[in-house]
Amino acid sequence: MTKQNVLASDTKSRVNLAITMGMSEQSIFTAATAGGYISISTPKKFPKKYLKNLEICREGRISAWVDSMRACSPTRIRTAPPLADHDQSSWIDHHPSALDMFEQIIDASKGKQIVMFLDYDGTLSPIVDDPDRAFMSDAMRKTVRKLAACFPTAIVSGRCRDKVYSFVRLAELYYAGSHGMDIKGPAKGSKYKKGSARGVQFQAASKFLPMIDEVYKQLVEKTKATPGAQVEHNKFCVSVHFRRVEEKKWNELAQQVRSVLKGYPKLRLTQGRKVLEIRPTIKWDKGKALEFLLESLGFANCTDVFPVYIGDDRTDEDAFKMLREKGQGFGILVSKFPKETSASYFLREPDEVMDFLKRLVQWKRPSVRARF
Ligand SMILES: O=P(O)(O)OC[C@H]1O[C@H](O[C@H]2O[C@H](CO)[C@@H](O)[C@H](O)[C@H]2O)[C@H](O)[C@@H](O)[C@@H]1O
Repeated sequence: MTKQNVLASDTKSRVNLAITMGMSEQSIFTAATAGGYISISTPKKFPKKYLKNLEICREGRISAWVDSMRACSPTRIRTAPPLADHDQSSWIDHHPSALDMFEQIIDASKGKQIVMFLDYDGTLSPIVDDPDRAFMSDAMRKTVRKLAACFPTAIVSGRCRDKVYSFVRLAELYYAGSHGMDIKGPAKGSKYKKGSARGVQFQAASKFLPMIDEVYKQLVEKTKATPGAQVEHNKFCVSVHFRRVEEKKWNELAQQVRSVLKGYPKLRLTQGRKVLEIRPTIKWDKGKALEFLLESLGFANCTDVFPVYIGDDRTDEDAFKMLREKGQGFGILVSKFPKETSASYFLREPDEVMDFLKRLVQWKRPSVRARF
């Protein structure tokens, strides 16, 4: 074994490294808390190419794909040994609960325009087995409606924009679907929008549409032999779900996905919660979408804006990182477990997200309190 130091600010490298090695998310956390640099043991033969980014290496061994799929699996996290108390408290010291820190958060935002960015699955709706039934509760919808009356609010999702809209059903919001590659603002414009009155609309990967259609069809065909596999067309990207696939079949599924991807060097593979995500290689992600939306709202180069991004997924890390780089606002990770993250705070689950959003509304409009 050799020791390898990885710069702590390079989240993607660290997570990818750990995942490719099949480390649990808890081990990632433990490794990441060792000061400005992390120091982890890596096998001598560990290929350097895996250090590059968060993606699953398309040419990598199938066993590395499966390790990566396991590492992001909640089952694995549940069976991992509990964190030592000092590790847990050290993580919470660095990422306190956004509910516990509410007053401090409000103080930091004073005099600035709060802009809200919300991921959908796992943030506004609980994770469920069937992606077509990930409904948002009426209470959450009511809360988000009130939130949007107080602050500009956007939903940023890996799902196709129409699908996420069909779950949220609030016309007054901004929506960024397909991991931010498909952005649209409210039909009637927004009372918050400074500058141009034109509606916001942007598609970063239009030319990939025919390719994505093709790949979707091939993936449906290839994976139909694997019970439980589900392919979801997210317009500019495709999700291959393995939540309902038996673990002993993950290898087979990985082979099927790889055989399709082989013919498409312009597509890359990332992963979320029990899902493989196929998307264009363009430099666009949820972080870029956040930046685009801030600009569209007239907040480019503004010092008086305070963006808050809430998300649970690895793809949300791009947005957390963007906020850190901009030195504006902050990210909130939704997770029950300590995880390596660029977010500043955490909330455990969608119910806590709803409590946090309600408190924001009540702070902005004290008269709303009685009506929640
Ligand atoms: O960016 P998000 O809004 O969080 O979307 C990411 C993916 O979310 C959905 O999949 C996840 O939620 C499903 C429903 O709870 C769950 O069954 C699945 O295992 C999760 O990965 C969505 O179906 C994907 O297309 C999104 O990419």
